[in-house]
Amino acid sequence: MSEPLLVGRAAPDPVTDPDSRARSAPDLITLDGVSLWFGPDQQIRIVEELDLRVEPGQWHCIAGRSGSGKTSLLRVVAGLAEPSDGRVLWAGTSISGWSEDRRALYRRATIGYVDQVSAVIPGFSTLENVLMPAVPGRRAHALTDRAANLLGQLGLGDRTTLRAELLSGGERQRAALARALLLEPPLLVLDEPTASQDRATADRVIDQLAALVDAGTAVICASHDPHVVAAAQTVTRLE
Ligand SMILES: Nc1ncnc2c1ncn2[C@@H]1O[C@H](COP(=O)(O)OP(=O)(O)OP(=O)(O)O)[C@@H](O)[C@H]1O
Repeated sequence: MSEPLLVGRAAPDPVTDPDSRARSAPDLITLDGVSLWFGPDQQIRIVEELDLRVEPGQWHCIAGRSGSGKTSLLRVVAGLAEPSDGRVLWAGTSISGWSEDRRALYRRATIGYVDQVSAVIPGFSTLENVLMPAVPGRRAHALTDRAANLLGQLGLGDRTTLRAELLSGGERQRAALARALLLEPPLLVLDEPTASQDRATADRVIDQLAALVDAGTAVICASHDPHVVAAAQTVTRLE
């Protein structure tokens, strides 16, 4: 796990070509006065008028107690949920009004998302699970070496042929990270990336993420882990 993971790329231009790799926008993600409220009378108010900008080579951590809204905010960042108020911009363009298909296309080209569940597809090997973003028909064969390298760098080199449902929770989380990295996304959105790891493994994951950030990848993560919070350059603390 000592070698840096393969580097990310610049964000695509969402207007002209959702699948392009143009380095056209300074900020990968902008939150503009984002609020998140839940409940029938919006009485659960978890984020109020948050402004945030994340650019290539920046690691931003969302910290806060359990239930403070970290996961909900990451889902908004990734375009998987709508803010109650405010705007989310991807590469400078507001995504409100985008169709699910358009969001999915852009997300696929731009965002490596790892949620807290880190689900794997049972019946497929760990390597096949990591290759899933390359399916259907897209470079799965050509990306096999990269997938295997990523697994090796994340300490799973001896688990490539194991059925993924047999992985431990921490191994599954690292396999999900490898899967998110397969297509070299310019932005990683990671929900508690070290939560299921022992301290030494967590610190190695942090080192790998720091190397990616040094190479230009942006990271937005939610975390309770003080080592992750310390590694990030900027932090939002939810109350
Ligand atoms: N759709 C929803 N409707 C009502 N309440 C919700 C909804 N989604 C989330 N919540 C509530 O919003 C709060 C924030 O949840 P969230 O999962 O974002 O917190 P978190 O900071 O990620 O927590 P943890 O660290 O435990 O994972 C919680 O109290 C949760 O129950």
